[in-house]
Amino acid sequence: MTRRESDDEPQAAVPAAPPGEGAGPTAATPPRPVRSGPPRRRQAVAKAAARPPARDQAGEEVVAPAASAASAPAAPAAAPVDEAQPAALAVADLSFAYRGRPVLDRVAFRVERGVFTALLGPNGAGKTTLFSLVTRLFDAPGGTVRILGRDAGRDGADALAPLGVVFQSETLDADLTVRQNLRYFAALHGLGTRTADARIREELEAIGVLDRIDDRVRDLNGGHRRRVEIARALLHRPELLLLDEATVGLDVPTRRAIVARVHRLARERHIGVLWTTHLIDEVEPDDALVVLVAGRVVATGDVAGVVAATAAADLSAAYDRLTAPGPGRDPAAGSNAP
Ligand SMILES: Nc1ncnc2c1ncn2[C@@H]1O[C@H](COP(=O)(O)OP(=O)(O)OP(=O)(O)O)[C@@H](O)[C@H]1O
Repeated sequence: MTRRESDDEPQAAVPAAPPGEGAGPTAATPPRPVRSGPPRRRQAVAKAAARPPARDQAGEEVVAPAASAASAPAAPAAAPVDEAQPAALAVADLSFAYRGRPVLDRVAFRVERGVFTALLGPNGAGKTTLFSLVTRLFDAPGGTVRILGRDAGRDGADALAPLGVVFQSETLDADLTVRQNLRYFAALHGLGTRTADARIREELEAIGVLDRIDDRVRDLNGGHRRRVEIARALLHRPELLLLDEATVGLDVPTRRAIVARVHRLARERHIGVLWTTHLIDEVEPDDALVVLVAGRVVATGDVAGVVAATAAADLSAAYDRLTAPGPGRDPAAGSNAP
């Protein structure tokens, strides 16, 4: 389906991505991941995320056994998952290597619509690489990325059309004004001038930077530039929003405001959000989690479920357990292979 929202201009294709440097799937066997959540979400997550690996999993157990039912905290009320609908994002069996050095090993998870999913992982876990594969900056040599049911590898621009992206590094043109930057992006997505201008005002106002619309980007502070990037990512009304460490370098109040805004976006617009971070305090109790460590998904599910499954007191302790150094953490090493 061609997603044309223009009132008076032709749709432009989403810019083509340069090829990546994948070198094929990794050989190491991953530790058995934690998957948890209230039954409906667990089923939905497990269905796609637990696609069987190519061979038996005989890897080490990476977390303590799940807490008993009596001691486990009550699961938060999760948004019901409509299993008849495709996930906003479904990643399956995704592996990647840089010049022969594996950094992602059969990664699998889902992002549901209306749900803020935090992709948590320490430095070097592979979050940005995963992000680059999902956005097709790199070619995925193995595995699949489905956006609203469409295969990103096979369906190209059509699959990527419902995607809004905020990259870790800034991508605004500093010499242009906020309005010019956003108009340019709107044109790339085929939005007509009137529609574009109305949405630009709407999104800038919603995120609190409308008063800077005619300022050059180089005159904005880091927090305002991030807000403009988020506004820009929303102009074409994406159904899946990806943000890679979107709050890096921002002060705490600005960080909190942006995190709160993106949580509201997921709920109010019913879009899937994938938010990569290594900051636990950006996670809210109703969020879904994907924990990535050394290129492997070691836990998926809702916050309470992951905490319970690691027998930890809270998410911070659960994250410490899941990311604690241990054998087999480097997918290049293959040290936990059977
Ligand atoms: N272009 C590259 N060439 C070779 N190795 C790379 C390249 N980019 C990343 N890596 C390596 O791949 C691994 C994963 O890096 P990546 O940036 O994806 O992790 P990350 O979780 O996003 O880390 P951070 O939180 O520090 O941004 C790291 O070991 C990194 O050194």
